[in-house]
Amino acid sequence: MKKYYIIVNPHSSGGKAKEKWKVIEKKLKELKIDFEKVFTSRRMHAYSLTIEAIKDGYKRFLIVGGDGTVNEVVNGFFSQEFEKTENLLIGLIPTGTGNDWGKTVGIPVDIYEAIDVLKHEKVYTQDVGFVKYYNDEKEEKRFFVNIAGMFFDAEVTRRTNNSKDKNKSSSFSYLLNLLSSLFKYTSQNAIISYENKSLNKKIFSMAVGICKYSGGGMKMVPEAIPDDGKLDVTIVNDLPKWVVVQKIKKLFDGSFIKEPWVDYFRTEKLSINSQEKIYLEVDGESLGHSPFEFGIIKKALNVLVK
Ligand SMILES: Nc1ncnc2c1ncn2[C@@H]1O[C@H](COP(=O)(O)OP(=O)(O)OP(=O)(O)O)[C@@H](O)[C@H]1O
Repeated sequence: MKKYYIIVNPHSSGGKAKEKWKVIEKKLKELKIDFEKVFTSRRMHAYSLTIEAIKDGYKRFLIVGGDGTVNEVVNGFFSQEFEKTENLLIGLIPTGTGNDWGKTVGIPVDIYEAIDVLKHEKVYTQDVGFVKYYNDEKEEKRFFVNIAGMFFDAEVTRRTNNSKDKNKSSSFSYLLNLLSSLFKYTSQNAIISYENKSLNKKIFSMAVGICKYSGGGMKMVPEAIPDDGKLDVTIVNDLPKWVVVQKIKKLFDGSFIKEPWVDYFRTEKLSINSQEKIYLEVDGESLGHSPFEFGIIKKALNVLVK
């Protein structure tokens, strides 16, 4: 068996990853890194490949792709019973569009620097979030390493993913879709319950984070600490749309959470109920709808970092 099991998503970054892989493969061979490689050919393929590889005895996974591929592999880790997750390891050579997860935990965006990480094998162990949600009438569960977004954020992500599927995307896609859908979107009512508290609010957007960044570099959950055992929650309450445009810079540096229309708190568990369906994205992947139940597994994922 080889040392690393590498999963390459050739579709990441609108298909640009295919060319990037050639460069990465050359460099890995130069460094005499021992690996087996497989390309994904469809959505959730990385998930089933991961489970099969763990069954075969692999413990070290390297992803060449974006946050969506990382999410599928992590869901493979936590959905199998062949190996304890504490013995598994994940690394990333980012070839995605947003590459938001690695910004918090310390994975270089530059592919050469990301390959250098393999030389030192420094490991950081972070928390893993999970959310129970619905797909039509069926309850489903998804683990996440970065951020889960709902309300306006899920709508912008859905539009961004549609343009990704047509290979029309860039790191600015989220921002462009945010601006173009802003005036069409209406805030929704929901009941948020956590730690014996209950908030009944009209919400514009919401994020539940293990890490800080989403949307291609926006600090949506600016105070998140990935190994503190807590979910950080940002709620943007209903507000005039022109305020969003006016404060857009504050989304990038995270200072928007100090505004009076934002609630920010930490919790281990959270549930969201609503009359209307509220949509969900997790690590940039568009999923189902409310009701939602969030939880966390403390210090559960070993990550190769710089
Ligand atoms: N061969 C393939 N063809 C089409 N889609 C694929 C293929 N392999 C994987 N996918 C899907 O591509 C989607 C996007 O992948 P990924 O998140 O890795 O890249 P990205 O969207 O460019 O990056 P980021 O999430 O960091 O912005 C995932 O939903 C994944 O399941």
